[in-house]
Amino acid sequence: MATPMNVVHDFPGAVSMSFLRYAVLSAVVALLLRRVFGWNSVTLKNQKRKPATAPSLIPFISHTIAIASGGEKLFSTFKQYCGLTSPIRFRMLGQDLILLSASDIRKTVHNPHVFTDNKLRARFISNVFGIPQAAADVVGVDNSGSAIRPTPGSNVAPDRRIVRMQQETAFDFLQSKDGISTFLDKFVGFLEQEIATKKIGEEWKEFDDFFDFVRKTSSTAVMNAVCGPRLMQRCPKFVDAFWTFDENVHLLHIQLPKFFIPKAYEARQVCLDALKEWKRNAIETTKGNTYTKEDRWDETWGLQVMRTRNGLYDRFKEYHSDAARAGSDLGIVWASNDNLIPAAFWLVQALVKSPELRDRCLVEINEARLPAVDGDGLPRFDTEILIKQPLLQSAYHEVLRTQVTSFIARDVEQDFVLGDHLLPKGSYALTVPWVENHNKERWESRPGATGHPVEEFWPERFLVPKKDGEGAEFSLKGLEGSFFPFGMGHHICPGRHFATRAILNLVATLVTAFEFEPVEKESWKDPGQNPQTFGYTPFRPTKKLPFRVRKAV
Ligand code: HEM
Repeated sequence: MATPMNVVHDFPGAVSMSFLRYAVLSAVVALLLRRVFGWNSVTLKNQKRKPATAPSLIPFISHTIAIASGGEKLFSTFKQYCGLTSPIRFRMLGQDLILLSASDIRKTVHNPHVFTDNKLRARFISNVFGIPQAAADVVGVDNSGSAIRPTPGSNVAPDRRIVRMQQETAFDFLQSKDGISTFLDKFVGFLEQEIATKKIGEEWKEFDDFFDFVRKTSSTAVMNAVCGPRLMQRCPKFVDAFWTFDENVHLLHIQLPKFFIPKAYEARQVCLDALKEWKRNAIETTKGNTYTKEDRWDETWGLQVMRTRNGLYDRFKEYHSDAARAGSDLGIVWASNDNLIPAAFWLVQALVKSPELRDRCLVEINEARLPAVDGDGLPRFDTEILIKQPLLQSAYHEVLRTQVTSFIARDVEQDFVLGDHLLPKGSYALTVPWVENHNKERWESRPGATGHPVEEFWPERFLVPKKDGEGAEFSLKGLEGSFFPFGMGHHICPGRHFATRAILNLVATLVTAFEFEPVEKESWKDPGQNPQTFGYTPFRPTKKLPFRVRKAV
């Protein structure tokens, strides 16, 4: 049979006609095949190779252990791939993991029918928040995505689209102007109450750990804002239990039995029991009440979103149990604290540790200061001015760059061609923003970055010279698609606007209201980065940071 190639060689004079006929014919056939069978993508897939395999000591076993055990092992496994430019495959027992670089992430988040997260999410909420299996499965089988229109190919009934409904309740509230300002007002109010309970006066008062101080003060304020004050009035140990639970999230996720981590299970139970009681009380005391869209917060339910979520779960019989609802509420409490609180800590500690940085930030903070009103002497700020201050913004983003570790993970539902590679169906695609945030080439080439290695916390990293040459301004230019501490696409963090405002407000309040002084300068010099919960929450310091504090004069 004459193939196009030997036609060309045997009859040189007839080349152009035969070739043309062949070209037209094959184009038509290719088009038909592509329409009917998707032939083109099959051929493409056959020509692609799977991503290179990351080296390992014992095939399958080493990667499985390193990745499943989390913490230091997981951190040092991924740390080697800062600067990654093409996907790399980790062979694991059961499922391959493909580590993607920033340049690939857009294709994953914008192809939600290929890169799904419903099964991952179901596993997470069941293992970590203790949501009963039947309730977690409602999420697990919902492959319709979070957009208004269901993802192509999904056949989930409209009234079973729980992922979309959950997202709608959270995003409608947390991304609206009124939702953000309600949340922020409540947070600031509760923060002031918390500060007042510390009874810090003009005499120096010593505390043994700055991380613990910031964490307790600010998370109590966030939790009161989210759930209203009754949760913690009824269960004063909620905050401590919550942070013990949070430190073990990675171990709960891999279902390490209770025998190995009894404290984690006990702490989670304290939180779940408290949330069950809180909800029973909320339902009981507000029976018969009518709420309007304008009722964005009340003492019993806290944020409107807590109430609307409860209404949403009425529609799913699998969520009628107290356990399912408490698990889901724990999810919201966790999402609103796990990143925000440690990030806030890292920013305040940077200012406490460096009087020079603090003084420069104070100039910006004072520009946002509001006139004193009720004689309590507490400083208050216009947050919309605070969030526009260049050095503060830059230092805050540098904290996000260096300390946030949350992964962006998706299941690969269909074979997918990504550049020269084939991502096989059944694998697990992972982007590790922290790895991207330590790409030398990208970060050391920022304006003025010479002499500021990527590992260094350099508060000016996000500043660029102003066009008129007068001073510097905050800028994310050139980092689009490569710096995404809040994720990207449909699942981008809906709490990001609140988080930024709450963190800058907290920092401004603390450094203006008080004078802090490190006590053991050595531990403050390098607080370390504990990677225990790498992939889930920001680093924590490895050392206690003793300090003294007094009211600012
Ligand atoms: C510095 C603070 C924060 C950081 C760095 C952060 C980061 C993230 C990241 C990386 C994701 C995952 C995105 C993805 O998978 O594509 C996420 C999701 C989420 N965050 Fe945040 N977050 C912060 C604060 C908050 C706060 C304060 C809230 C709530 C009040 C919140 C609520 C959520 C929710 C509900 C989701 C799930 C969204 C979805 O899957 O549709 N976050 N966040």
